[in-house]
Amino acid sequence: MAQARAEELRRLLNRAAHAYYVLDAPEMEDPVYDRLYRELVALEEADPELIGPDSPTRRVGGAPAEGFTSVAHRVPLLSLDNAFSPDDLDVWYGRLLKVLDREAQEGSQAPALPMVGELKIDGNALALSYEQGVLVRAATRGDGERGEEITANVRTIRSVPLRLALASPPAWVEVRGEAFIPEATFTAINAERAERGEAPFANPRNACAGTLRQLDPKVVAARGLSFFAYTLHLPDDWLAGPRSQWQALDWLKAAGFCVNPHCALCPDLAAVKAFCDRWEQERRGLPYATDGVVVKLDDLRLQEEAGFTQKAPRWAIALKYAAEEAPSRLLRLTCQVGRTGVVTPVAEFEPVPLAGTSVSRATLHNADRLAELDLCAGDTIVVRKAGEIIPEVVRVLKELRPEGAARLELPATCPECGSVLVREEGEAATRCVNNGCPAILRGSLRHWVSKGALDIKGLGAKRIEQLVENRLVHSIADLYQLNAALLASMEGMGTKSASNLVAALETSKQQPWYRQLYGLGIHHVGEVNAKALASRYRSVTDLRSALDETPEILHEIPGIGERTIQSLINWFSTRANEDLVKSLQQETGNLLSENAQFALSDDTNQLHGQRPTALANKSFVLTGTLPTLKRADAQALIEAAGGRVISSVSNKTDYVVAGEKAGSKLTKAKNLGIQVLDEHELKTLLNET
Ligand SMILES: NC(=O)c1ccc[n+]([C@@H]2O[C@H](COP(=O)([O-])OP(=O)(O)OC[C@H]3O[C@@H](n4cnc5c(N)ncnc54)[C@H](O)[C@@H]3O)[C@@H](O)[C@H]2O)c1
Ligand SMILES: [Zn+2]
Repeated sequence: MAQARAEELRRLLNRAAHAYYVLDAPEMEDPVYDRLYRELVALEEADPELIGPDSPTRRVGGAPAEGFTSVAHRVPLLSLDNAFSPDDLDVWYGRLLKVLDREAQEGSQAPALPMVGELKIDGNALALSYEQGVLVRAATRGDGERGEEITANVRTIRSVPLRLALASPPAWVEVRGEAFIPEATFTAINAERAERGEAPFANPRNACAGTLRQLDPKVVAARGLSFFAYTLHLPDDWLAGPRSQWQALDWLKAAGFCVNPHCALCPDLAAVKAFCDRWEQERRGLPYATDGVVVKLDDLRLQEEAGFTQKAPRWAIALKYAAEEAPSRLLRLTCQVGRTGVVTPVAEFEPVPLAGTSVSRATLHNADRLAELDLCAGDTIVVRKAGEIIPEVVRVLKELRPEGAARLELPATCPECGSVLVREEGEAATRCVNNGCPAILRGSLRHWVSKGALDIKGLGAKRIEQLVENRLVHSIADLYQLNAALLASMEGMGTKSASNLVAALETSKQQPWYRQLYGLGIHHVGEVNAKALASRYRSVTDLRSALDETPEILHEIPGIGERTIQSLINWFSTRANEDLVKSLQQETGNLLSENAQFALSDDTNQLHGQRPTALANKSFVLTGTLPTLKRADAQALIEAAGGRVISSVSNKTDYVVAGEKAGSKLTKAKNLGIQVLDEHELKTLLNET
């Protein structure tokens, strides 16, 4: 089992390394490579018999590409060991102290060794050879021992000095550093390539590698490469040489190199960690890509003492930033039914750390995406979680697919209620259209009690599930029929929490009506739209009559467009929703309308203080041009007296104020027998109150 897996991993990693180092066309994301690599390292550590001569853990980089002369490096260019967390740094540091024989003595702390923190620029390592102060050769890292000679290309990089700025340079100097392409240049290069119909580079590092291997130096010159120097090698007998990495960086600067300005000399490991933390954030503001921080022991004598492992120095480590992508093994495919009935396939897999958390489930979006991924049972998948984004499955590593694995598809029936799932033409979503589906019910209950809606404490997902399962609740309205005795009989619910919950439900009725509207979970009616609608219509009844009579009037409300209006109409014309509204209104008293405190929003309450009540609940419609009052002024006066101005006439309208050129609204008012006022009559009415 372990042997087969190790072989599989070796094959996969070697192929990926070839694509990455030699072809400049990576097959997988770096974090994916890193994780598979670590899996192989773990297998090899557990059983050294598994280490094959072709294992990527024994090798640096890739073979020199054809088309260039291969040259031997005077000093080999190694790789770096990776750390992926502060804990890994501790382990590395502890090991280093041990190798240097400086472990903590009993009763005293471990000694602090100064270290240099450098940004890990995501480019390509270059080896520059100077003789008598003149650049004579530049080469890629290659396999660490031999690289490709690319001197002509490197000469075009402005930040690589062709002659060192030193009066009397050593006989030879070897400088290592990173060639890279700034992000902006990278974007421009890809835009150009797209215009010419060429495939874009995957990332700046690849663009840089591809450029360095151009056969025509003129093309390289046009690509705008830069170079940061970070390592210096001098002849052993050169006495004026630096004694620390920090001094080496100064030496490089004095010799005319560009050294990354964000290096820091850290007195101890705590300072190193602070440096890493800081750049994990600030790197996003840099004009070039970085993929971590390189930590190096400062003292060169100690570096020598610590030495090297197979392929990397013991005195340095690269801390890679939290991966946003990683591979994992698929355990099963499940389906989630949302409150709108949409069925989302979900991949459940072996937990992996991603962007700082452990992730074991990721969305597969919909049936199309599932088909596109071509997912089979037991597949190794690549999962992504970037920042706040919900984890998703980005790819399947088909090379690792078990033989004869079965293809995975969405089920034909709802996993919750068993009814046949429906996918309408032109729609990406597959839905359960059974209104009684417990999943839909649970979803709408969860939404109703959520923070932005009725904000009912004590009704978490588990409790809701319990209520639905025990058939105590069949709709949102049923929540308000629950009594403490019944609740207290439920598993895990005491008398105290039962009465608290009943009290919380009771107070929730006082929530502003826009929250209730939002809580209904109507498509396109989020918090903002709910607020806008609720500030125009005082209750669900007002809103409904506007929708029935003059839906186009809703366009006047900021943010409300055709989509929202259509969705509202659809929602209200569904039988089950109609029933829900009815029971919420009847059985619970004042739900779904503005309540006594005019609690539209906290701000308006503060603004108006106690509203006058004389014209409270009286609704006015303004139409036509009044002789002296502007429309806004008339509205202000009405509102100051406690009334409110709505835009459409219905049999609920109390007064219509009509001026010159009044149109259909006046006709409608007359037909409905609503009292019509002119400006004078309006003023009289306002003065009376
Ligand atoms: N995507 C793939 O398929 C694939 C394949 C192979 C390798 N890789 C990537 O390459 C990594 C391993 O490659 P590696 O051996 O080049 O090691 P590395 O990239 O982990 O570290 C060594 C390299 O870091 C660079 N570097 C940047 N700043 C530096 C600084 N201040 N000091 C020293 N070095 C600095 C140098 O180019 C150096 O060669 C893997 O972790 C993986 O992410 C990816
Ligand atoms: Zn269902």
